[in-house]
Amino acid sequence: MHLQPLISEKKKKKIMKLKRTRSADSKMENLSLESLILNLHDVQAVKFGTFTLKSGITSPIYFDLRVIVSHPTLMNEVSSFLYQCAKVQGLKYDSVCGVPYTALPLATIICSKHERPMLIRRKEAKSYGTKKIIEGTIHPGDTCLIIEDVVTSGSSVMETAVVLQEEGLKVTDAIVLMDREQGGSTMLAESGIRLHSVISISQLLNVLLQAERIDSPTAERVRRFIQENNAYKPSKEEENGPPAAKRVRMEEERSYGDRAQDKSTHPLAAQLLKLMEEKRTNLCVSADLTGCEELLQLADSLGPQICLLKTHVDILQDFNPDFAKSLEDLALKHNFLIFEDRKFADIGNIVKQQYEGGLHHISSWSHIVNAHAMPGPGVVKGLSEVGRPLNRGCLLIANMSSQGSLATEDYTQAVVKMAEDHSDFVFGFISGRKVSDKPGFLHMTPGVKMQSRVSGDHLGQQYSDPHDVIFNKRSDIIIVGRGILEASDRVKAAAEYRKAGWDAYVKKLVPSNS
Ligand SMILES: O=c1ccn([C@@H]2O[C@H](COP(=O)(O)O)[C@@H](O)[C@H]2O)c(=O)[nH]1
Repeated sequence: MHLQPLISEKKKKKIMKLKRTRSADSKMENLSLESLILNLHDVQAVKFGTFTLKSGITSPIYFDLRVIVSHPTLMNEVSSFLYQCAKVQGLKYDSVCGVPYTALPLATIICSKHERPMLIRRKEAKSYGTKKIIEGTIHPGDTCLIIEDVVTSGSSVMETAVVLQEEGLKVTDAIVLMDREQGGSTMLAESGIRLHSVISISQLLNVLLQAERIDSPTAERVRRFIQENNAYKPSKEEENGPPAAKRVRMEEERSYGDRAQDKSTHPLAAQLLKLMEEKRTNLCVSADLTGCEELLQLADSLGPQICLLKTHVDILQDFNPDFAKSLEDLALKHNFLIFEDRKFADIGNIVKQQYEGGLHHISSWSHIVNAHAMPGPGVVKGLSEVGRPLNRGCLLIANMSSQGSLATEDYTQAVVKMAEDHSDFVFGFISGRKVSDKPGFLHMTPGVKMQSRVSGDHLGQQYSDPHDVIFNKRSDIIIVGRGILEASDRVKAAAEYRKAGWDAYVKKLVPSNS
């Protein structure tokens, strides 16, 4: 008699596969951190000697986690440790994104094994098709967990976090295999990102020392190097006082006043940088009001606190030439510049007429205007023909603060190139973050509100707080509208924004004695 097998062959195979996966997982769970460290050392993912780093610094230790792609068992081990680390921390996340490139396969293994949605961050946006910078399905508001192989200053994690945040995702935690303990976790914590590491450099040295893979002088050399090359340098007070309360970034940031002196800086940018330094303010108020009288009152009361007053002249119900004259007088009285946020976006021949003529004669009273780069260089050339003889200046819109903005990374880079090609008239950008390293270019960021109050409006505006914009995103000027306009005491609110923006700027500066 032929008996029907109790379990079909297909099912048997499935069970066997499951068993294999489980045993692989439990093997991983049993693998100690010591063994993982030794395995990494075996494949030369960590090396000791004399190495010149990208920064030019000579280091006694070098990590090359890229080699582990050639060792599948180790890849699985590392991925398992990263996943367990998130689990132990009790992290809740909706998707996982590996920092390109080394952490990409690690994130892939984690997501595939644990059936988690993954997002891929491209280093360069595609130049064709969707031109996306993030691949995968993005659900704005979701939390994305970042995976990284090695963290030094934290800047690579931060770059990925910024790109994800720009897509509307929340980034609260990052898991890293190896923390070099050179200030990365402090830097990320300041941006609200907790860094969790599987291995710390101290653990690594202890294990390798005990296993006699390195000797004591080598371990000591590495320890000293790490201590002396922290991306966050304690100030004199902190060295003597409470440790690591507030630390200053070593990355050089030039003062506004210093940048104003550069010969290559556009004269209007120099004037603005100079008055910012003198008035100790990087606050631009967005005077989005509909009546001339109220706007003039606002300009007079906030004048001492601002470097720029931004208008939308086409929302004024009673615009008249006298208003423009009065605004100019107030700009002189309080030493601020006027920026008409007209966002020109037509062919050169039309923007020229919009700028010079029409009802508003913008070029006659506004020091600064802005334009979309989308029409191509003609838009800048047209505006420049009107603005340059009047010593006016222009900003290009590199990206926008609104949710779902179509500005891709490629677009932003093309805007930067256009600005560089027309730097006799264009002196900066409207942008959520610093997009050009040229010190003469100014970055101005709208969509600013104290974070604790609100994160956006119902029409897609997205907000960041002054510290994030100036310190983390390295912008120069905060543009604040409703954060001030809707406050019960506008002068007091402006003072708060001014202080927050200025404090974040001061924090970016390297003290001259360090
Ligand atoms: O990407 C952009 C470009 C310009 N704006 C302008 O800034 C203010 C923001 O007002 P809030 O009240 O602070 O939201 C407004 O005049 C916009 O036209 C921007 O928000 N985003």
